[in-house]
Amino acid sequence: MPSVPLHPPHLGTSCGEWPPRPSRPPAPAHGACLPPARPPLLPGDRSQPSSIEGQQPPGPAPPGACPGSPRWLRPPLRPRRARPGLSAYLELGARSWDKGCLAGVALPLAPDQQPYGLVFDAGSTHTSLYTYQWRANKENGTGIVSQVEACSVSGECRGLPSLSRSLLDCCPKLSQQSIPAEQQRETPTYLGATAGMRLLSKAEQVLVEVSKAIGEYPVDFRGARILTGSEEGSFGWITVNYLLETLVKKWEHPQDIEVLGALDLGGASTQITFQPGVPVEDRNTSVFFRLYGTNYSLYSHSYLCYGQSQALKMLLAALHQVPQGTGAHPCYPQGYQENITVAELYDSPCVHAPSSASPGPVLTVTGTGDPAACATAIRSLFNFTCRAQGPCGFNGVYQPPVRGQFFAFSGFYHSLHFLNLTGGRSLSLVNATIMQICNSSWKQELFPMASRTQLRDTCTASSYILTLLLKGYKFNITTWPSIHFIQQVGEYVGWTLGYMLNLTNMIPSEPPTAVTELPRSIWIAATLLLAIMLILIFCLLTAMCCHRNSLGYEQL
Ligand SMILES: Nc1ncnc2c1ncn2[C@@H]1O[C@H](COP(=O)(O)OP(=O)(O)OP(=O)(O)O)[C@@H](O)[C@H]1O
Repeated sequence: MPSVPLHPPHLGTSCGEWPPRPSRPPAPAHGACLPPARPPLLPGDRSQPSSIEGQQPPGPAPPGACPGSPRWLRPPLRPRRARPGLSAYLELGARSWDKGCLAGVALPLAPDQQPYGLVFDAGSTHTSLYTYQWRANKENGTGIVSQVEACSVSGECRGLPSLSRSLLDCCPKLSQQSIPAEQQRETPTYLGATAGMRLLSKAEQVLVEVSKAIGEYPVDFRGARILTGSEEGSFGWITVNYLLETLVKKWEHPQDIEVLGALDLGGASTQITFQPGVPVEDRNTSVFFRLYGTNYSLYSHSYLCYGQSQALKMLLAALHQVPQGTGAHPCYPQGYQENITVAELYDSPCVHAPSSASPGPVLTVTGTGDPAACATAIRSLFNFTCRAQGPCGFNGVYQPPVRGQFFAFSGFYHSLHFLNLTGGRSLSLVNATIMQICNSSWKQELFPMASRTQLRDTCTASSYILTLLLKGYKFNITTWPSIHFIQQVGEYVGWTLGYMLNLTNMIPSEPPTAVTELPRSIWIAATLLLAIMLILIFCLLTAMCCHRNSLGYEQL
């Protein structure tokens, strides 16, 4: 069995350690799903009600803040060259969209100013604030967008008002340097909430609160909304292809350039978005874009509850519900032991508590480090049977065969990076390494820098990722090398940049009109020629005038 040296534990980014996740507060186990429609939250918020994915499980989530300490993800980046555009047009599937929600807004531009934009990413496991900066009217009418700051607090989006406050208190300190004071008030600011909020029964109330909190800050706050799974996947896809400049290259060389697919593993949901080689047969999973004059027909689907944290929770609950369940966990390292309450076990809407479960008792979970049993337990979370209507991913959701290159980010990257498996490793090596780690016993001293939770979950998370990619999304040994596990392409890869580009009209549906600029030498030659012609005309006129005068004298 090949042995792979483990990477030093991944500690987030250069700016600090990924803090151990705070344990969730206990919660009741029943309740309603997020209402399928919601009114506009703010006068400026023209967002459309979010449609909820099919797997929306019932169950309330507990209210309550989960404050975390602000930290920088990384130092400011130097702006990098990229190619945004002028306006956006985006049509997601055959759903009826309020164009106002996606049609974008014009940015207040002054010729000498570089506008900024802020996007809050309210995720299920953390909340971040990204600051973007761009210049308009560069390079054939397109501009340049770059991420200048990112800061984050760990904590679930259910505690958003307090998280947003701490983010805004923290981030503007840096922003004071990067966003000039006179521009702050006109800096468009958006908040997008993802799967964690889709699962939250009190999501609307939280968004109203957070809108109030952000509204007190001197920024142009344009609203908070919950992204649908399809939007989350689509904006991630736009970010990837924007950063790689494939959208503009495709416009310039349609035949030679292939767009990339996007694989996103969040805490509460996972998204797959790609351009299939066949027409998408299911309207619910089809997405259309027209970007830079090119039509894109994509497949996109988001699986709610199949994000990393929620999947691990579902697994723990499934193991607890096995008849005569002893608390043995085959994916936890041998020798690991922890006590959890039943309330903790069932505090998520993704996990259905048996009617007999009372919240009080404490369970002892013991790691057995059994890779085969672990793989079997993880597979039991999925239904891999396809219905008659065609190829599928899992749980009966239609999915055409994967095609082309993919960027896999967020949880996909973090979990595999911890095992040093992100640099184009072969499937057999990935398999062998995961097998090895799943077979190991609890030795925290081997990974002194890693958190206890990180060590406990390494086998589960990596095995889950492998099952999701191979059995769920149907990659195989041939298509495995087309998955590139990345965190950044100059900028952080996630849905926020795509969201920002769309809402600020930065990607045109039609190609920007080329500005035909004459080379400097031609300008000089033309100016000289004109000057010579003017001098010649002047000389000619003077000569004619003198000639006439001399004729006049002769007549006299
Ligand atoms: N720097 C990091 N180091 C280790 N693990 C991380 C890091 N950042 C995120 N993760 C883990 O990766 C997974 C996805 O994280 P991400 O921040 O993308 O989710 P999210 O946006 O909160 O979730 P969702 O989009 O589903 O609401 C989570 O399980 C999280 O714990």
